[in-house]
Amino acid sequence: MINILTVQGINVTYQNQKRVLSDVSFSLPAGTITGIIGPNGAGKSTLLNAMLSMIPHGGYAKFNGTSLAEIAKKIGYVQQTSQVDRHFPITVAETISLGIVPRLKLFQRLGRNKHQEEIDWTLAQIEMTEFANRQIGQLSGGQLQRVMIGRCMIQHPELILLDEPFAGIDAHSEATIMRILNDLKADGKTILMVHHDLAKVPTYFDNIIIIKEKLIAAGPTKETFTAQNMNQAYGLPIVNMQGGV
Ligand SMILES: Nc1ncnc2c1ncn2[C@@H]1O[C@H](COP(=O)(O)OP(=O)(O)OP(=O)(O)O)[C@@H](O)[C@H]1O
Repeated sequence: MINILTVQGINVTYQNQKRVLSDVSFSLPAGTITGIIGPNGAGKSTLLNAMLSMIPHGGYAKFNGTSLAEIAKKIGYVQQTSQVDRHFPITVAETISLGIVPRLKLFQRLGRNKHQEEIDWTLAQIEMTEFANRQIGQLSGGQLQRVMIGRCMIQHPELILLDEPFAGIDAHSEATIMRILNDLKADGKTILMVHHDLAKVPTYFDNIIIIKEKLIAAGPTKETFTAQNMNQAYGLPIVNMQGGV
């Protein structure tokens, strides 16, 4: 398979502090789901932020040969829901509709019917049809995460980056989101997400990136999710890797 995402030599040092990421490089094929794993403070969120050029960094991330910053409209980024301003007065349907904006040219609009059709379809996909007019401040964590996935889907991104989408959500929301991500993968989209639950690694991911300030290992899950690599990252003797930890 041809690699479509290339991350080369990413370094990050926050102001006046020691280096948080050192020389992280990997590449990934299109149409796959990849998990970024590593202990707390390993630099997983920092890696996504550096790839998106949201923080000062060395090195680069390119998708199909172009830096991510230059093709921002083709990239869906689902940040941690803890970063979402729940007090902002906006409904579920309005939030999803914001995802259409990057697809449009200046002052362009989708026809009213087309716009509504896409929102209705997305609401159905995330199983939130009956919540369309609810304020986002009145949703559970899992519902809010599904809305954020909906806003990302409707953008039609080629590359999707998610920061801990399953943090603090219920099993039903997690299963719904995983179904959507697998559909997007089947459609050729490339998906990269920060993930914590090691037990799910063998079933969820085609590839994993293991980091702890530097790259410990990257590659297909079967070859990379090994006791030795996990021990290096987490400092624990973790057994029964492929069957769940
Ligand atoms: N804005 C910032 N300024 C200074 N240091 C930061 C900043 N953001 C993160 N850090 C530090 O950088 C390191 C990596 O943080 P990061 O959030 O990327 O780790 P993580 O692997 O995503 O952690 P977790 O699993 O706990 O979410 C940590 O030591 C953290 O304290």
